[in-house]
Amino acid sequence: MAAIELRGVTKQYTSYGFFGNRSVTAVQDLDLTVRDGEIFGFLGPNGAGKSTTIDLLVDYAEPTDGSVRVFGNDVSEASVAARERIGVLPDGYGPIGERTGREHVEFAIDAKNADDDPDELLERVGMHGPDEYPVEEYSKGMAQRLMLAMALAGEPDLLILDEPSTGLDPNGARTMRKIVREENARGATVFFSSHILAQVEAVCDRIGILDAGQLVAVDSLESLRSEVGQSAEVTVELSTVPSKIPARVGAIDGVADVRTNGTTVVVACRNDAKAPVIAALHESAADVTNVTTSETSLDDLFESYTRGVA
Ligand SMILES: Nc1ncnc2c1ncn2[C@@H]1O[C@H](COP(=O)(O)OP(=O)(O)OP(=O)(O)O)[C@@H](O)[C@H]1O
Repeated sequence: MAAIELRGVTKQYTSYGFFGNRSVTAVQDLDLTVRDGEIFGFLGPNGAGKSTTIDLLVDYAEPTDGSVRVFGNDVSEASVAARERIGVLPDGYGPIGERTGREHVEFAIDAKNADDDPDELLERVGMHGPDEYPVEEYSKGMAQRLMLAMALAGEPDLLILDEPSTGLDPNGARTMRKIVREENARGATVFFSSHILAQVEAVCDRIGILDAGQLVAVDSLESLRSEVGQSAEVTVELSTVPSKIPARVGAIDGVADVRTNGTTVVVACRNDAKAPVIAALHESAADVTNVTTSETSLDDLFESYTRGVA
């Protein structure tokens, strides 16, 4: 059984204001399967819809359309027992108030009907010591470590981490990655969202790339790496860009993306498509003034799939 199954999921937010209503489609027609036992990295630029997807997974938000299932259960109808199988580190919510870190962890353990030792959880995230003073005095990184300890309560079968590295120093980020691996080795599925590729590549089995609410790639890291190995970028400067050029170059076998910027045409393609691309541009009505080619890095690949802030 899949750990996570999204089918045709759309989420639209509508805000009603004095000057009119505004509607945003945060996620559109999303189909996504996360297998039981994998570490899945969920990537995308700011505003791509990652947190919205997580809100849908944990039933903080309701889909406008489509179905959201976790371990086969529709999340809106999931029983308390099914919800207890999920541990969540949300983005943008921290612990608040005068209670101590230890009390927060105890609360999380009780809420899960679990019998973890709070000190062990605090020790795992490197928070033993500061756990005895009020969380309102915590730094951002300390609060993030505490939220991680709370997410681990009850040995969840699914761990959902939204931007888990936020506020963490390098030691904290390393601890977080170690915990992700340990939890996965214990049998947990991990759904890990981030906009930083380097953070997920160290731990994830597969990654999905979300852009403007749509899934634009899902693959194992190895496949993406081999794609990177085979892919290239051709940058051609022309005296002018004839209107038919993007479509003509885009139709060449092996071309993944064609972008124009002024009189520059940038083509992402397989290595073996470089020569036909350059030939097609030479055959155009414009003069070619410069040609450069380069291999595409993993970051470039991410960039070619995404378009910046949605
Ligand atoms: N509660 C809300 N009401 C209205 N619009 C919202 C709400 N939550 C998110 N959005 C909009 O939905 C879109 C997706 O936002 P979301 O927070 O899911 O993106 P994200 O990928 O998590 O971004 P980031 O990496 O910046 O955290 C954005 O356009 C955002 O403005």
